[in-house]
Amino acid sequence: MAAAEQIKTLIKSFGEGDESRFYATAMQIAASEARKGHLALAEELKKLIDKSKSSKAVVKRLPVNAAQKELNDLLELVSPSIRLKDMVLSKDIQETLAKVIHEQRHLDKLLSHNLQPRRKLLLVGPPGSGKTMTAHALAGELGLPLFVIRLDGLISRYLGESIAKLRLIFDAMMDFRAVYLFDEFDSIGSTRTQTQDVGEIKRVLNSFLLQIEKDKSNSLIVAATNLPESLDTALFRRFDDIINYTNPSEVQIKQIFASRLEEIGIQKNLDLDHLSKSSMGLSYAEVHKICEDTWKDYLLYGENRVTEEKIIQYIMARKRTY
Ligand SMILES: Nc1ncnc2c1ncn2[C@@H]1O[C@H](COP(=O)(O)OP(=O)(O)OP(=O)(O)O)[C@@H](O)[C@H]1O
Repeated sequence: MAAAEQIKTLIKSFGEGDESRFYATAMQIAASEARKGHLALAEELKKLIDKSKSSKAVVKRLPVNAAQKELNDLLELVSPSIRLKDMVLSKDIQETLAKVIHEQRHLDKLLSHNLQPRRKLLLVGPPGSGKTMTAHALAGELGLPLFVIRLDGLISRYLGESIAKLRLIFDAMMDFRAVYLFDEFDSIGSTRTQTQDVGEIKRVLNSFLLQIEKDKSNSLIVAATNLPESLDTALFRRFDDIINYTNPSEVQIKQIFASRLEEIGIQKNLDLDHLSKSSMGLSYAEVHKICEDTWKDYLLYGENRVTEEKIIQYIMARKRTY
């Protein structure tokens, strides 16, 4: 049996997220069991430690130090399964994203010629137009994890400390290549903020400008905003590409209806032109919700319930919520 002191150290290091101390203590326990002649138990412990280390390495290869726990509070880790083909995008956006992906896939070649691949993107557009989904798809295409940073949360939770927290995030970008999505970017980028924390927000913005300029990592930095008109103009030139998203066109809405209804398994002949025309002005997210409502009807009440009138009702209900 391991000494009580060792068990205490194990529990403490686990609680503090100090992995290296946790594993070192576990190895000491295995060694002392071996010295007592409990060779099978020692071997079993060593195997468990190796297995745990390697599975952690695959899931999360963040730097193992005291800052890791702090980082975990700031960054939400997502393992994206979305690809660009899952998105309905204009030709321009498709081409821009394809270029980013191509340059990222040839990172070494570009860097060896002192050329910086595109990796700092500002995504601008109304709610539900695919900004977040794009960050997921980029990560999915490049086989990278995605970290989501909610800047409004960062400022309100860490008032007075947000600059230090932001620096921690930029340090993580150096140590750990991933896609870092700064969601609700306008919460720091805005020149016309109404909150009382104006001073703090201005300092965070200046710190962001400095950090993004200095950043020499191989990570992708994606910032998303609904409010481009309120962004500080100094921000725009810090990005390699500014991508403008809009609500879907009639043709794009039709594409979503066609692919979603086919996926769901609805065979009926519905007038997709009529449905798409009626949905003009809705966002991608809202069109998806209409497809979901239709899917629920299909699952719960059968195909007879899936009618054009019903779908138009859903469309009108979404339009009334403006
Ligand atoms: N271009 C697109 N192609 C297909 N589906 C889309 C597209 N854009 C959005 N969607 C659908 O809408 C949902 C919401 O989109 P997303 O979260 O990317 O919007 P957003 O622009 O980030 O919105 P917000 O500004 O509110 O964060 C997605 O999960 C997806 O189902």
